[in-house]
Amino acid sequence: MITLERTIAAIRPRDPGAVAEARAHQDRLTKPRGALGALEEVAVRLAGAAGVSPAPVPAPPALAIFAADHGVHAQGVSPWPQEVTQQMVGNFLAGGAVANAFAAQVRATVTVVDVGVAADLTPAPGLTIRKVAHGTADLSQGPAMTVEQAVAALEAGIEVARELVERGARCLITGDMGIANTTASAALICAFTGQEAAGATGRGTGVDDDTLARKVEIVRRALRVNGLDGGPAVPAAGGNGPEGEPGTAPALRALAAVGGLEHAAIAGFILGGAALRVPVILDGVISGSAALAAAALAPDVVDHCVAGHRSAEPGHALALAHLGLRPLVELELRLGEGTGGLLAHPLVCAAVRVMHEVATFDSAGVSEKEV
Ligand SMILES: O=C(O)c1ccc[n+]([C@@H]2O[C@H](COP(=O)([O-])O)[C@@H](O)[C@H]2O)c1
Ligand SMILES: Cc1cc2nc[nH]c2cc1C
Repeated sequence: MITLERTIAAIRPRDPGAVAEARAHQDRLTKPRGALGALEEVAVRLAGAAGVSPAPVPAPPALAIFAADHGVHAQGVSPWPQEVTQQMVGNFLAGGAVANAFAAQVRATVTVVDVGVAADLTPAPGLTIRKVAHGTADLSQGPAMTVEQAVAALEAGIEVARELVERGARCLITGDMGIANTTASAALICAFTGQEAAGATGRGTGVDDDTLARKVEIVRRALRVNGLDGGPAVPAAGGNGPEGEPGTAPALRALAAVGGLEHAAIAGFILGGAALRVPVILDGVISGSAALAAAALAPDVVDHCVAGHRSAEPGHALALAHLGLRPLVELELRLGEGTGGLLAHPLVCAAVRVMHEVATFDSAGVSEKEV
């Protein structure tokens, strides 16, 4: 818990001076004002997060794929067998997954983290074993995790972020692998935004209409059973609650009740990057739902995040809207693994590189617009 508390305490909001300087600099560059659209906001956002304008170019990037299993799989919410989680970990380590191809394209390192795979994995290069449990309990019957397990997974994510930054990473990209984790993601999105299950639950890896209807019912039951159907879980206001409980307690309870171990670890990874002022590119719906938990623990963490893409899973749009994040890429991806985050990395770098390399009207002797 000390690691989590210290990490939350270290997270700073965006620096308004750096934001103002970045905006003013954008407007002096040799292009019509606003011509780089959403990329201008990315450059400004990263300057605010770094506390300096221009922000450092966010490279080299490091992808962490957090893998875990889910007790709710027993409810038939995924068409895939649970062992695919473990088998895909093997595929990542062998370099054979889509995430490996996309990582090679952007020269990102790939670290796979076992925070909760049901099977015991053999140590291998590229695999970090931080197993908190052999999967979660079934969230539709009661809490998926204890708060202690959620904190252990959060702290595993924080430590992975620190290790990757110590090894030279200047941009962190979130990734996940966990059969049935879109059910937990939908439940987290409902818990943290107050949205209804039907709007937040999607087809995941491709369930049919009957299974989708059952999945919505499972998400509803999870929220009811865990006492999370009464509006959004209150974000931490800082300080202690009425009975002396820490301000983070409701968020931790919600995360533990309906999250997965990879969601908790990704939330920690995001917090860890933000505490070190290293930007974090978020992937799909699993990362988006984990970011909601991170933001409920430390609201300023959002200033350090970029939404890499918007996945086809309907809850993802709800999560991003709640976080106030605009996705850079929309390609109807629904794979996870960090693939959407990896695709966005060159866009984020390009947005920042403009600030370092493009001439100003003054320096290039280009005339400005006539009034
Ligand atoms: O990233 C996304 O938005 C996304 C959307 C749908 C599915 N996935 C991936 O598919 C797996 C979970 O799907 P499911 O149907 O088993 O819940 C898990 O390994 C995720 O990485 C990921
Ligand atoms: C094959 C497969 C690959 C994945 N990658 C992320 N989630 C996945 C789910 C499946 C089923």
